Amino acid sequence: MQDGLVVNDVRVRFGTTMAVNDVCLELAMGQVMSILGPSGCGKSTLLRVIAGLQDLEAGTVGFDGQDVTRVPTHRRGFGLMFQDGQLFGHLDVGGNIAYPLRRQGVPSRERTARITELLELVGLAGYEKRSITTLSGGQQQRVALARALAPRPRLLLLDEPLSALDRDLRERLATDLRRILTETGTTALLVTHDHDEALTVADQLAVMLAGRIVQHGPAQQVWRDPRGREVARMLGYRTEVDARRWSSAGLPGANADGSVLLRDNAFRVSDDGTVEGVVREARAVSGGSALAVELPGVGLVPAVGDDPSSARPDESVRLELNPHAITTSKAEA
Ligand SMILES: Nc1ncnc2c1ncn2[C@@H]1O[C@H](COP(=O)(O)OP(=O)(O)OP(=O)(O)O)[C@@H](O)[C@H]1O
Repeated sequence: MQDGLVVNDVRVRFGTTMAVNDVCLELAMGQVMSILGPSGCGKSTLLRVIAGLQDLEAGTVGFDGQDVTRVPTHRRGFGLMFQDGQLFGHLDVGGNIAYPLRRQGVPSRERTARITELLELVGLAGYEKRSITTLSGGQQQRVALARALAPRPRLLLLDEPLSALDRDLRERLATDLRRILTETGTTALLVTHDHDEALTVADQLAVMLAGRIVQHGPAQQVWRDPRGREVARMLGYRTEVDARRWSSAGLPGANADGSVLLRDNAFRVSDDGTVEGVVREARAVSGGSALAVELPGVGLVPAVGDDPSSARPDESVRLELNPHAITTSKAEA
């Protein structure tokens, strides 16, 4: 068995629901993997199996060459962090981070030094004496991360750790989380339904649908080349266009049949654009405008404009295609 995490043919059933269906996964030491999937696909259940919090019907979980399937949670040496940090409200920040260290019998002076180091790492230097109740949601998640990292877990399991935060904060924390995991060389598995978060944080990406891992590999590879329509949708290709219509409008990149799948930035408004269409919807967004444009013979496609007033409904615009923001999917048999 290899060094890192090895999940082999794991199956979990709740009544007639097959929550986890013959899942196999491998994660090498020091790597970070995101499991990306929609609500109810079984990703939390899989994480709970790996943590030892969920009984399984079949399969094994191995770590560092050892079969840990029957090893109790507290003996696995894994760390856990959830959406709502589950901090102890009666302890201050330092007390929360000290908690797992006390349980490990780490002497007081070492504990203090480790808390200082961890608070620096998560961007909360000097917060030792702050009451948990006075912290913002983002700060609480930073403390939860520090607490999860305190005992130097062999594997860190993160279940939607940023989901409860608003978008800006989520983006910032995802970047910080990536840096922190890399700096500490932590092997980690993150479960999320947010493709941006999955990509920001991880080296490896596994896409889970209806209890199964349907595609996995280096994150950038899965991102560039999603297999099938459902995976593509999960990765943010939200618009589907018939491939023949696409090609007959002179647009490149489609196979003879099937569909072309587009991200929201598949087209950009540009005077030099090669196709022309009519704006049907326009919305100001932080980086400019988000449009729905009707292309003759193709249908509605998403586009972005450089500034919030780049186009208004019923105006004609020229669009330039971003070939990196499209993919294709074969016709269903
Ligand atoms: N304890 C349980 N008893 C019965 N059914 C359960 C239990 N836990 C999960 N399920 C079911 O198993 C399936 C997978 O649930 P799970 O929580 O793992 O999904 P998820 O992908 O993590 O979803 P979410 O992102 O909404 O948390 C769902 O259909 C869910 O209703």
